[in-house]
Amino acid sequence: MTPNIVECRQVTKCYGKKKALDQLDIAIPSGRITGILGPNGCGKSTLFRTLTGMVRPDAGRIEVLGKAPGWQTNRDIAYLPDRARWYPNHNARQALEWGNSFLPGFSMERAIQLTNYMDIDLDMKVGGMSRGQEARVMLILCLARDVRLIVLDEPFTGIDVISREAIVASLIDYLEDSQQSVLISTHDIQEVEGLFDYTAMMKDGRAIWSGNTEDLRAEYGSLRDVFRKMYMKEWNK
Ligand SMILES: Nc1ncnc2c1ncn2[C@@H]1O[C@H](COP(=O)(O)OP(=O)(O)OP(=O)(O)O)[C@@H](O)[C@H]1O
Repeated sequence: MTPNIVECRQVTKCYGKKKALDQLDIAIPSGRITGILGPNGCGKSTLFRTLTGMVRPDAGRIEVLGKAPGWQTNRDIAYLPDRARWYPNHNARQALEWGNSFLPGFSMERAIQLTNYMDIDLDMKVGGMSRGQEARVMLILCLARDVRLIVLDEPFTGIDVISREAIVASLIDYLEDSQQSVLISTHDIQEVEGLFDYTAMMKDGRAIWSGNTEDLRAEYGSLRDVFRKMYMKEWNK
Protein backbone atom coordinates (compact mmCIF):
# COMPACT_ATOMS: atom_id res chain seq x y z
CA MET A 1 0.00 0.00 0.00
CA THR A 2 1.25 3.48 -0.87
CA PRO A 3 2.23 5.72 2.07
CA ASN A 4 0.73 8.64 0.14
CA ILE A 5 -2.97 9.39 0.35
CA VAL A 6 -2.89 11.20 -3.00
CA GLU A 7 -0.57 10.83 -5.99
CA CYS A 8 -0.91 12.79 -9.22
CA ARG A 9 1.48 12.25 -12.10
CA GLN A 10 1.47 14.55 -15.13
CA VAL A 11 -2.23 15.35 -14.68
CA THR A 12 -3.71 17.74 -17.23
CA LYS A 13 -7.28 19.04 -17.37
CA CYS A 14 -8.43 21.60 -19.93
CA TYR A 15 -11.66 23.58 -20.14
CA GLY A 16 -11.62 24.63 -23.78
CA LYS A 17 -8.28 26.35 -24.28
CA LYS A 18 -7.77 26.93 -20.54
CA LYS A 19 -5.41 24.47 -18.84
CA ALA A 20 -6.82 24.26 -15.31
CA LEU A 21 -4.26 21.54 -14.47
CA ASP A 22 -1.04 21.47 -16.45
CA GLN A 23 1.03 18.29 -16.08
CA LEU A 24 0.53 18.47 -12.33
CA ASP A 25 2.83 16.29 -10.23
CA ILE A 26 1.99 16.05 -6.56
CA ALA A 27 2.24 13.47 -3.77
CA ILE A 28 0.50 14.04 -0.45
CA PRO A 29 1.46 11.94 2.57
CA SER A 30 -1.23 10.33 4.69
CA GLY A 31 -2.15 11.32 8.23
CA ARG A 32 -1.38 15.00 7.81
CA ILE A 33 -3.27 18.27 7.51
CA THR A 34 -2.21 19.49 4.09
CA GLY A 35 -2.80 22.98 2.75
CA ILE A 36 -3.21 23.41 -0.99
CA LEU A 37 -2.32 27.05 -1.43
CA GLY A 38 -2.54 29.27 -4.47
CA PRO A 39 -4.16 32.34 -5.96
CA ASN A 40 -7.61 32.42 -7.59
CA GLY A 41 -7.85 30.27 -10.69
CA CYS A 42 -4.64 28.26 -10.13
CA GLY A 43 -6.56 24.95 -10.26
CA LYS A 44 -7.23 24.03 -6.60
CA SER A 45 -10.93 23.21 -7.08
CA THR A 46 -10.22 21.35 -10.31
CA LEU A 47 -7.63 19.26 -8.48
CA PHE A 48 -10.17 18.42 -5.75
CA ARG A 49 -12.81 17.54 -8.36
CA THR A 50 -10.40 15.13 -10.02
CA LEU A 51 -9.56 13.55 -6.64
CA THR A 52 -13.24 12.87 -5.98
CA GLY A 53 -13.84 11.53 -9.49
CA MET A 54 -16.22 14.38 -10.40
CA VAL A 55 -13.92 15.50 -13.19
CA ARG A 56 -11.83 13.20 -15.38
CA PRO A 57 -8.39 14.46 -16.33
CA ASP A 58 -7.51 14.64 -20.02
CA ALA A 59 -4.12 13.08 -19.35
CA GLY A 60 -2.05 11.73 -16.48
CA ARG A 61 -2.54 9.31 -13.60
CA ILE A 62 -4.27 9.88 -10.25
CA GLU A 63 -4.35 7.62 -7.22
CA VAL A 64 -6.37 8.40 -4.11
CA LEU A 65 -6.11 5.92 -1.23
CA GLY A 66 -4.10 3.75 -3.60
CA LYS A 67 -6.85 3.51 -6.24
CA ALA A 68 -8.21 5.43 -9.20
CA PRO A 69 -10.78 7.97 -7.94
CA GLY A 70 -14.42 6.90 -8.20
CA TRP A 71 -16.97 4.74 -6.42
CA GLN A 72 -14.26 2.59 -4.83
CA THR A 73 -12.66 5.56 -3.08
CA ASN A 74 -15.56 7.94 -2.44
CA ARG A 75 -16.94 5.96 0.47
CA ASP A 76 -13.74 6.83 2.28
CA ILE A 77 -13.69 10.52 1.39
CA ALA A 78 -15.65 13.39 2.96
CA TYR A 79 -15.75 16.26 0.46
CA LEU A 80 -16.84 19.83 1.08
CA PRO A 81 -17.14 21.54 -2.31
CA ASP A 82 -16.38 25.18 -2.94
CA ARG A 83 -19.37 27.44 -2.08
CA ALA A 84 -21.41 24.58 -0.59
CA ARG A 85 -24.69 25.72 1.03
CA TRP A 86 -27.28 23.89 3.10
CA TYR A 87 -31.11 24.05 2.67
CA PRO A 88 -32.22 27.29 4.33
CA ASN A 89 -35.44 25.89 5.80
CA HIS A 90 -33.76 23.07 7.69
CA ASN A 91 -32.33 23.54 11.13
CA ALA A 92 -28.89 22.22 12.11
CA ARG A 93 -30.39 19.08 13.68
CA GLN A 94 -32.19 18.21 10.41
CA ALA A 95 -28.95 18.72 8.49
CA LEU A 96 -27.19 16.27 10.81
CA GLU A 97 -30.08 13.78 10.59
CA TRP A 98 -29.75 13.94 6.80
CA GLY A 99 -26.02 13.25 7.16
CA ASN A 100 -26.74 10.35 9.48
CA SER A 101 -29.08 8.68 7.00
CA PHE A 102 -27.12 9.30 3.79
CA LEU A 103 -23.40 9.70 4.44
CA PRO A 104 -21.26 6.55 4.89
CA GLY A 105 -19.43 6.41 8.22
CA PHE A 106 -21.42 9.30 9.71
CA SER A 107 -21.56 9.33 13.51
CA MET A 108 -24.44 11.28 15.07
CA GLU A 109 -22.64 11.17 18.40
CA ARG A 110 -19.53 12.74 16.92
CA ALA A 111 -21.65 15.32 15.07
CA ILE A 112 -23.36 16.40 18.30
CA GLN A 113 -19.95 16.61 19.99
CA LEU A 114 -18.75 18.85 17.16
CA THR A 115 -21.77 21.15 17.44
CA ASN A 116 -20.72 21.74 21.06
CA TYR A 117 -17.10 22.33 20.00
CA MET A 118 -18.19 24.76 17.30
CA ASP A 119 -20.93 26.37 19.33
CA ILE A 120 -23.85 25.58 17.00
CA ASP A 121 -27.47 25.76 18.18
CA LEU A 122 -29.12 22.59 16.81
CA ASP A 123 -32.55 24.23 16.66
CA MET A 124 -31.41 27.20 14.61
CA LYS A 125 -32.58 27.35 10.99
CA VAL A 126 -29.70 27.37 8.53
CA GLY A 127 -31.40 30.23 6.63
CA GLY A 128 -31.10 32.39 9.75
CA MET A 129 -27.45 31.58 10.35
CA SER A 130 -24.47 33.83 9.67
CA ARG A 131 -22.05 32.73 6.92
CA GLY A 132 -19.64 31.53 9.62
CA GLN A 133 -22.29 29.48 11.42
CA GLU A 134 -23.43 27.86 8.18
CA ALA A 135 -19.80 27.10 7.28
CA ARG A 136 -19.46 25.29 10.60
CA VAL A 137 -22.53 23.14 9.87
CA MET A 138 -21.03 22.21 6.48
CA LEU A 139 -17.74 21.35 8.17
CA ILE A 140 -19.46 19.21 10.81
CA LEU A 141 -21.16 17.17 8.04
CA CYS A 142 -17.65 16.25 6.83
CA LEU A 143 -15.81 15.93 10.14
CA ALA A 144 -18.44 13.65 11.71
CA ARG A 145 -17.59 10.92 9.20
CA ASP A 146 -15.21 8.08 9.92
CA VAL A 147 -13.37 8.31 6.60
CA ARG A 148 -9.69 8.18 5.71
CA LEU A 149 -9.59 11.43 3.75
CA ILE A 150 -11.35 14.76 4.30
CA VAL A 151 -11.24 17.24 1.40
CA LEU A 152 -12.29 20.81 2.18
CA ASP A 153 -12.41 23.30 -0.70
CA GLU A 154 -12.05 26.89 0.59
CA PRO A 155 -13.94 26.16 3.85
CA PHE A 156 -13.13 29.61 5.28
CA THR A 157 -14.22 31.83 2.39
CA GLY A 158 -16.49 34.68 3.47
CA ILE A 159 -15.98 33.98 7.16
CA ASP A 160 -14.79 36.84 9.35
CA VAL A 161 -11.42 36.62 11.09
CA ILE A 162 -12.79 35.91 14.57
CA SER A 163 -15.08 33.09 13.42
CA ARG A 164 -12.28 31.73 11.25
CA GLU A 165 -9.90 31.63 14.19
CA ALA A 166 -12.53 29.83 16.27
CA ILE A 167 -13.13 27.27 13.51
CA VAL A 168 -9.41 26.70 12.95
CA ALA A 169 -8.83 26.30 16.68
CA SER A 170 -11.59 23.72 16.97
CA LEU A 171 -10.31 21.93 13.86
CA ILE A 172 -6.78 21.66 15.29
CA ASP A 173 -8.17 20.48 18.61
CA TYR A 174 -10.46 17.95 17.01
CA LEU A 175 -7.93 16.51 14.56
CA GLU A 176 -5.07 16.29 17.06
CA ASP A 177 -5.52 12.59 17.86
CA SER A 178 -7.06 11.65 14.54
CA GLN A 179 -5.49 9.31 11.97
CA GLN A 180 -7.46 11.02 9.21
CA SER A 181 -5.78 12.88 6.37
CA VAL A 182 -7.14 16.32 5.61
CA LEU A 183 -6.72 18.43 2.46
CA ILE A 184 -7.71 22.08 2.69
CA SER A 185 -7.51 24.57 -0.17
CA THR A 186 -7.21 28.29 0.38
CA HIS A 187 -6.00 31.44 -1.32
CA ASP A 188 -6.00 33.28 2.00
CA ILE A 189 -3.29 31.76 4.15
CA GLN A 190 -3.11 34.55 6.69
CA GLU A 191 -5.52 33.02 9.18
CA VAL A 192 -4.53 29.39 8.75
CA GLU A 193 -0.75 29.58 9.12
CA GLY A 194 -0.73 27.32 12.15
CA LEU A 195 -3.07 24.72 10.68
CA PHE A 196 -1.07 22.97 7.96
CA ASP A 197 1.74 20.54 8.69
CA TYR A 198 2.26 19.78 5.00
CA THR A 199 1.92 22.35 2.23
CA ALA A 200 1.60 22.33 -1.54
CA MET A 201 1.81 25.62 -3.42
CA MET A 202 0.05 25.76 -6.79
CA LYS A 203 0.41 28.17 -9.65
CA ASP A 204 -1.08 27.99 -13.18
CA GLY A 205 -2.23 24.39 -12.74
CA ARG A 206 1.11 23.13 -11.43
CA ALA A 207 2.56 22.41 -8.01
CA ILE A 208 5.55 24.73 -7.60
CA TRP A 209 6.54 23.55 -4.11
CA SER A 210 5.41 20.84 -1.73
CA GLY A 211 6.79 19.59 1.54
CA ASN A 212 6.71 19.96 5.31
CA THR A 213 5.40 23.39 6.27
CA GLU A 214 8.26 23.78 8.75
CA ASP A 215 10.79 23.28 5.94
CA LEU A 216 8.98 25.85 3.83
CA ARG A 217 9.10 28.34 6.70
CA ALA A 218 12.75 27.60 7.42
CA GLU A 219 13.64 28.15 3.77
CA TYR A 220 11.47 31.15 2.92
CA GLY A 221 9.99 32.69 6.09
CA SER A 222 6.29 32.82 6.99
CA LEU A 223 3.71 31.29 4.68
CA ARG A 224 2.46 34.79 4.06
CA ASP A 225 5.89 35.82 2.74
CA VAL A 226 6.05 32.70 0.61
CA PHE A 227 2.64 33.48 -0.82
CA ARG A 228 3.80 36.95 -1.83
CA LYS A 229 6.92 35.55 -3.46
CA MET A 230 4.77 33.25 -5.59
CA TYR A 231 4.13 36.20 -7.86
CA MET A 232 7.77 37.00 -8.25
CA LYS A 233 10.01 35.81 -11.05
CA GLU A 234 11.94 33.36 -8.92
CA TRP A 235 8.88 31.07 -8.77
CA ASN A 236 8.30 31.12 -12.52
CA LYS A 237 10.30 28.04 -13.25
N1 LIG B 1 -16.32 24.24 -15.46
C1 LIG B 1 -15.41 25.10 -15.95
N2 LIG B 1 -15.55 25.60 -17.20
C2 LIG B 1 -14.63 26.45 -17.72
N3 LIG B 1 -13.53 26.87 -17.05
C3 LIG B 1 -13.36 26.41 -15.80
C4 LIG B 1 -14.28 25.52 -15.19
N4 LIG B 1 -13.84 25.23 -13.94
C5 LIG B 1 -12.69 25.92 -13.78
N5 LIG B 1 -12.40 26.63 -14.89
C6 LIG B 1 -11.23 27.48 -15.11
O1 LIG B 1 -10.07 26.73 -14.74
C7 LIG B 1 -9.15 27.53 -14.00
C8 LIG B 1 -8.92 26.90 -12.64
O2 LIG B 1 -10.13 27.02 -11.88
P1 LIG B 1 -10.29 26.43 -10.41
O3 LIG B 1 -11.67 26.73 -9.96
O4 LIG B 1 -9.84 25.03 -10.40
O5 LIG B 1 -9.23 27.34 -9.62
P2 LIG B 1 -9.12 27.66 -8.05
O6 LIG B 1 -7.67 27.70 -7.74
O7 LIG B 1 -9.98 26.73 -7.27
O8 LIG B 1 -9.72 29.13 -7.99
P3 LIG B 1 -10.45 29.90 -6.75
O9 LIG B 1 -9.42 30.09 -5.69
O10 LIG B 1 -10.88 31.18 -7.39
O11 LIG B 1 -11.61 29.05 -6.32
C9 LIG B 1 -9.76 28.93 -13.94
O12 LIG B 1 -9.20 29.71 -14.98
C10 LIG B 1 -11.23 28.69 -14.17
O13 LIG B 1 -11.85 29.80 -14.79
